[in-house]
Amino acid sequence: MRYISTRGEAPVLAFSDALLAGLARDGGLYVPEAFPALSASEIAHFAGHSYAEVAGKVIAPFLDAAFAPAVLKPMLEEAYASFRHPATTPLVQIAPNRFVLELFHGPTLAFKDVAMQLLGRMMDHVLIQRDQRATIVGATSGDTGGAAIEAFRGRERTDVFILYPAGRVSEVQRRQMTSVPDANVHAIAIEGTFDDCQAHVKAMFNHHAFRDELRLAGVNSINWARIVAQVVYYFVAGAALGSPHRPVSFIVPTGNFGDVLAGYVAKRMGLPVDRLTIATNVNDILSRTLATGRYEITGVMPSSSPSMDIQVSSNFERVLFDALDRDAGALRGLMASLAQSGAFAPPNAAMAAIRADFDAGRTDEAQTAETIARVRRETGYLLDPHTAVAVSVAERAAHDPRVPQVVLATAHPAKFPDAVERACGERPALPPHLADLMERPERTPTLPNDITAIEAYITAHARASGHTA
Ligand SMILES: Cc1ncc(COP(=O)(O)O)c(C=O)c1O
Ligand SMILES: N[C@@H](CCOP(=O)(O)O)C(=O)O
Repeated sequence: MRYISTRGEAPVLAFSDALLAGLARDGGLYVPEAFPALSASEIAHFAGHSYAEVAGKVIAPFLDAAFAPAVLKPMLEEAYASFRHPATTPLVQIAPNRFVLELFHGPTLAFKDVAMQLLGRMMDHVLIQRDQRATIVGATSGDTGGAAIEAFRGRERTDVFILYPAGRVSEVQRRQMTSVPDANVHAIAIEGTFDDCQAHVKAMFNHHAFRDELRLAGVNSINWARIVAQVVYYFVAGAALGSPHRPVSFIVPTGNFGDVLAGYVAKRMGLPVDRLTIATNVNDILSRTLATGRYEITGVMPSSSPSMDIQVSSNFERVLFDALDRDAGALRGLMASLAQSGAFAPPNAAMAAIRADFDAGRTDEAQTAETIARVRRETGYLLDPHTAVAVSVAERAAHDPRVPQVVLATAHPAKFPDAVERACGERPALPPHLADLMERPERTPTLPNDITAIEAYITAHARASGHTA
């Protein structure tokens, strides 16, 4: 499989190169030249197999020779052995034909672990093969950072620098990043929003001298490997509920569009997905885009689901590219409009293509809290605020009652104890491996919202560990 940039002006790469590249050199995102297809009998065969086994089948067509089966299999087994549930991503029924897909049984209690535990191992493997090192830069609204730090801590060939918006992540999320003592990981508070952090990460990739000197690599969902790893759980859930013989709908709490994009890829690969619903909080750029046909950035509002407090939804570019029939020139035009005026309006045909695959809904703060309290009262199930946003959208979505609705549960409620307690009066406890998190010492510099200061900090610290080219 080869990978092309959505902007059409970067080198075509093999998987291992795309894995290490992060953002394409033309500012675009790498996508596979074509989507591999899985047959109905292959999908039927997934039911009853372990998560790692299904992952092997789903991921293999995207890889290159660096990941022969003898390499991939133990990597997957190790990655998913770090999960605390034997099913890795279990389904729990919360209403007739409505399920939550629990993606939070990994080390940092968020769905990011599913991909990051694999990505850490994959990158290490390629860097060892090539005898190279890399400097990973990432932006987080709370969960990617902790998962990346956990997956890469202590790895000899990588330094990791995570930018997070100061004061806009939960205390548990912050401490998961700042209390890790390993010298190769750095959590940096930025006086800005997640969108600012993500813009700085992209600016570093677009600053080619800096990028090359530090051998930058990315672990955000700009990295295609993140998306591929997330495709797996759509197949696992679909097969458990009767696919390929039965269609399934997914409702996905959405911010940077990586998770719901993975569902779209699963559908393109042959999973019978009925509806894919984007669920946003009050930062509703995606639900507005679906409703109005205009993608328009407004200010970010802090919410009780902070990991979704995002306006610039990176991966929307990948779906847009397909909706534009992969016309990179047209995509560059829309992105130039976004950079100049903070908005763009895709052509009608592209919007029709997007609406054929996706629905969208928005949940406000009061609805989020009401959903947490009501679902707890009526079913005993405790939702985290991000999952509650999606459950509320699922409850209001027009859908065929014969088709199972699967809501992706993206975080454990204990990551957001204040919001959960405000909603239902109950304070969820952290699992035993994090029981002393609040007592662990923290280390985190605060930097101004300024790319020069950020690059200077990273250069100084990456050089200190000898990571420059
Ligand atoms: C808990 C949680 N839910 C949902 C999301 C949104 O996922 P995505 O950015 O892939 O759309 C995030 C952040 O990515 C998150 O951390
Ligand atoms: N919600 C994310 C934001 C970054 O998303 P990513 O999927 O591109 O890494 C977070 O928790 O950091």
